[in-house]
Amino acid sequence: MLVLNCGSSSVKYRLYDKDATVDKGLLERVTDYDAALYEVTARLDLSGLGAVGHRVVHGGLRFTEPTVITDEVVAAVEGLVPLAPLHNPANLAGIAVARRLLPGVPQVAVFDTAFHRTLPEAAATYAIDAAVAREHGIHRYGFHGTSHAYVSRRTADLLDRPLETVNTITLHLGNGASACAVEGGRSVATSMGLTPLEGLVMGTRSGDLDPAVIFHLRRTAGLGVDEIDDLLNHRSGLLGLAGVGDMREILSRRATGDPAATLAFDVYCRRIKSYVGAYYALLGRLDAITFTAGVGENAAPVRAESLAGLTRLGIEVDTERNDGRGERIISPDGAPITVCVVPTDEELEIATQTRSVLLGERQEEGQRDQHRE
Ligand SMILES: Nc1ncnc2c1ncn2[C@@H]1O[C@H](COP(=O)(O)OP(=O)(O)O)[C@@H](O)[C@H]1O
Ligand SMILES: CC(=O)OP(=O)(O)O
Ligand SMILES: [Mg+2]
Repeated sequence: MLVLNCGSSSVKYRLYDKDATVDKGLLERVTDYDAALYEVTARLDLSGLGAVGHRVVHGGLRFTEPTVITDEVVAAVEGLVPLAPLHNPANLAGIAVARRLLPGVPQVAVFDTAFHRTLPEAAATYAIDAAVAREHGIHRYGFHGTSHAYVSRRTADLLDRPLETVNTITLHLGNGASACAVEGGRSVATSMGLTPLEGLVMGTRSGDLDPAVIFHLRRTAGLGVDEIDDLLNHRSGLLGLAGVGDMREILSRRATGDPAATLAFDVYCRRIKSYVGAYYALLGRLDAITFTAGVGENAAPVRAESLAGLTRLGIEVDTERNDGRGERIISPDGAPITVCVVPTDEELEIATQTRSVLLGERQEEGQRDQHRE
């Protein structure tokens, strides 16, 4: 099985032989997705390929399960481009090239939004005119679902408890970043919304702000809507605050006392802390907090600062464990809430979901054949 994760600026791929990874790679700063994907497929030995699994970021209200790709599915994903303009076009490029190069190989779309189909209505609803919201699909969809699903499952394993009994806050801190409250394996709150712009501070995205900022920039600064979109998606977050979107650079500049990098770090961590508090309250009982993705897995100062001063809430980070590496618990023994680091594996989760859809299809076909006989 080939898994393609075509992101907003990169292509990640993974080739599996059953559960074993036989090849993988990453192309960064991709602008021409067709060329990048031809390069990827030329590198790989794809003889005997049984399936291709694709990450698709926005599945709207329709796609709540991984889905076998047809022309009609492609058209529906194209219809969702306005809701994920940075992501769905890249995902579609991957699908188009793979279908062209690998005709006859079943292809499956695994949606970032699908894991959040369990959001309670009150979590998914924005407090605006209900008729307007309905007409225009204004709804909290949530993203990074394959990551939150994978990481919350691994967290239950680390706690050595059944997933159904564990309440976790998962913090996916990559280029894009989102928080999720997972109750017994089900997403019940998440910080990204209609699009992947809401919520936490990100590399280049602002996350939460007063919506009136947009009116103000339009009316007072005279910016066009597309310019504001570009400002908030591409020139904000860490980049907007400190001139660089990469947390590694923020950390090294902060260590030398750089004021802009220090402020960017503080804004970033404070936002995480306020989501942790909010989701703790929503869950009522919290068992674990788990950090994942590039920043969450690697930036010890971000983990320490985001959870600093919460001992009275049962949340504590052990300095030595925090400085370690790999999948692990970083809270002290006996702490009421277990704090974990779990490297995410979106490609493995996509492979697992792709396989389960295709097995389900084959079983259904088998049953239909039996019926006919
Ligand atoms: N060693 C590190 N220390 C701090 N931050 C890191 C480190 N390694 C990676 N990062 C951060 O992780 C980000 C990328 O995260 P990743 O999950 O790979 O992103 P995405 O998949 O969304 O492109 C980088 O922009 C960088 O800020
Ligand atoms: C949905 C999203 O923000 O994805 P990424 O982090 O890959 O940009
Ligand atoms: Mg990512």
